[in-house]
Amino acid sequence: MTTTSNQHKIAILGGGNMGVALAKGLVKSGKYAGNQITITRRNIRALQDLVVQGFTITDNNSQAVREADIVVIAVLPQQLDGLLDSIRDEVNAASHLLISVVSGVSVNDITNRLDKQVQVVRAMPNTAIAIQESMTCLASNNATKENLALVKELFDTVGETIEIHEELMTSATALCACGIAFFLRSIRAASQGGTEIGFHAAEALHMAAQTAKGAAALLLATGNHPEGEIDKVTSPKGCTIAGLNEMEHAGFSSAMIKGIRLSAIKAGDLYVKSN
Ligand SMILES: NC(=O)C1=CN([C@@H]2O[C@H](COP(=O)(O)OP(=O)(O)OC[C@H]3O[C@@H](n4cnc5c(N)ncnc54)[C@H](OP(=O)(O)O)[C@@H]3O)[C@@H](O)[C@H]2O)C=CC1
Ligand SMILES: O=C(O)[C@@H]1CCC=N1
Repeated sequence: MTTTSNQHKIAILGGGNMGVALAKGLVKSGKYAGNQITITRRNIRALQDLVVQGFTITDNNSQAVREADIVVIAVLPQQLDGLLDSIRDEVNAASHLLISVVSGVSVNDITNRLDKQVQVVRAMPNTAIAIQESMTCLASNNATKENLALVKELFDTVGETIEIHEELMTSATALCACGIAFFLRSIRAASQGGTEIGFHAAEALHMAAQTAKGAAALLLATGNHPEGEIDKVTSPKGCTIAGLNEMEHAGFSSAMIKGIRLSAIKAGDLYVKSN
């Protein structure tokens, strides 16, 4: 495939949280139209709202694969083998490009299950894909440079992309895909603190979220190290260092590090091959 990605027909197999967020993000980017994208799931009633946005919805994976050239696999790891078994006859190694967002499943796992040397690119986005702010990690051991570039172009429309070695995909899952939940929980915790010191819940949440956005934007815009930016906030004998040290005594950094390590281990164990 050498043409640009927005000329392709895309089938997203598994219209759950990630599949739908991807579909919406692609259309929101303005580079894809709803009518280029088919979304499947077994309970298609849950996708009914998407029809008005121009998406095709169906529970027929085989037909969706037949009519697409880019096939995104977005089911849970424990649902993968059943799905692959059901589309095996439709997958054409010469004409299809597979993109898998399934955590803990390697390119080889997919080609072995399909028993076809189809090109597979693994993509690990996060849910900010719905607003074009994903950090998406990409890896493949069998896709051509052109097809990797095609997938990069597709995910570049919905955030930032980085190409990594496939063995780091489980780490990327923990840091970026699970990571968004870790940062969301810290914002929630900050807002709870904010309410305890005088703000209504909604305003505390808004203030905490904008503060977190500012912190991330500072690092991305300047390239500065977080500790350098923290040093600018912590006045001697001041209230910031008092709060920060209290958090560290309670294990703040350690909790984040341990959580990310456990997530990465778990991400590597999510897929158990079925017979
Ligand atoms: N959520 C996230 O933030 C991220 C998730 N991922 C990965 O993306 C994948 C999907 O996760 P997520 O969206 O959260 O999970 P969901 O459970 O929300 O979505 C999975 C979807 O797959 C559908 N499905 C299951 N079996 C089939 C089938 N045979 N044919 C068609 N559709 C099917 C389910 O619907 P139904 O039961 O109606 O068929 C469901 O809607 C996972 O592998 C996860 O590891 C990766 C990065 C981030
Ligand atoms: O929690 C999970 O297993 C999935 C993978 C990454 C984000 N959600």
